[in-house]
Amino acid sequence: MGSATTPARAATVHDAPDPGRPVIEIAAARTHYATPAGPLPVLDGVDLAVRPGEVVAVVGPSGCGKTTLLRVLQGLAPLDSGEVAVHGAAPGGAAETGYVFQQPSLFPWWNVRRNIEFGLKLRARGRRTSAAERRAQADRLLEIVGLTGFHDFRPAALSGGMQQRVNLARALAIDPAVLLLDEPFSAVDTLTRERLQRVLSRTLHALGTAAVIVTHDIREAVFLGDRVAVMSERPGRIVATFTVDHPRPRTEDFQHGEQLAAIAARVYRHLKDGDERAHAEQAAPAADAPHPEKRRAR
Ligand SMILES: Nc1ncnc2c1ncn2[C@@H]1O[C@H](COP(=O)(O)OP(=O)(O)OP(=O)(O)O)[C@@H](O)[C@H]1O
Repeated sequence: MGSATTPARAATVHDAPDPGRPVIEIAAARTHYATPAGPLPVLDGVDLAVRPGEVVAVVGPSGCGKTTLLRVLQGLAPLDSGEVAVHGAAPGGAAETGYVFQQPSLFPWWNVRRNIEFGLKLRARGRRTSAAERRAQADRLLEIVGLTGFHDFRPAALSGGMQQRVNLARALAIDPAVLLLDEPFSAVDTLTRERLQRVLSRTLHALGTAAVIVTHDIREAVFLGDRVAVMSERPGRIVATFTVDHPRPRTEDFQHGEQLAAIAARVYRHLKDGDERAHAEQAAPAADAPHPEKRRAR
């Protein structure tokens, strides 16, 4: 069964690398966007540590800062305060992060194998690798994502779900320290989505890759995550973490079973309570405003 815990504070970041240390460490992270109306606080004290090979799913209300959290991990959103490290270094540096977004972003003029080989070239970072070696690695990744035999196809000749699998294989080809996924399966139908969830679970397990996946789908979060982190309304922080105590790779039985449903119900309840609290606060009159009854009486 899953258990809820208050989030553990990440250890001090940027100290000497050690093999057992988390691949992602975020401590007390705060950030904002500059808008015409002034600074918009988006993250307010986010703490998160992700261990090697661990998958953390992040859920939270729309606009709470989930995508911004992934941007922080890519080094695209600077922090106002707090610390972030990927593989012990500042994000955006040598420690690679792979990304999978909602829409596949494949090169349309290249076939599937060349798209994946592009990731392999990035991984080589200028080192020479033979064409035969790259081809063998690309074909292995295609096998892992269940697309053996489709290497010669152009993206346009594949379904949306197949394109997303190629996208996943390409992101994994760079052998990232951590894979970041932002609503990766929201553009496909339910059955394809469930199939892709199983492919992703198998693939991450086979390669031992750590991942942070942002999703609006609570069942998807529970299916994929070793932990599900729940964010508050903006400015967001992680207010609860649910452990999903079920071995990976996960199967269709778990996807439709009682254990997943029970954990998902608890995550849902937590989100719903937060939503009700936030809306009650918005609806409450300001402390110095006259009480509506008194206003009427005047
Ligand atoms: N470049 C930007 N400039 C100004 N404000 C931004 C920018 N990007 C995002 N925001 C705002 O920051 C807040 C958090 O956005 P973010 O995309 O991180 O939320 P989210 O939790 O991923 O949302 P959703 O679940 O709806 O995708 C939102 O209020 C959004 O309007």
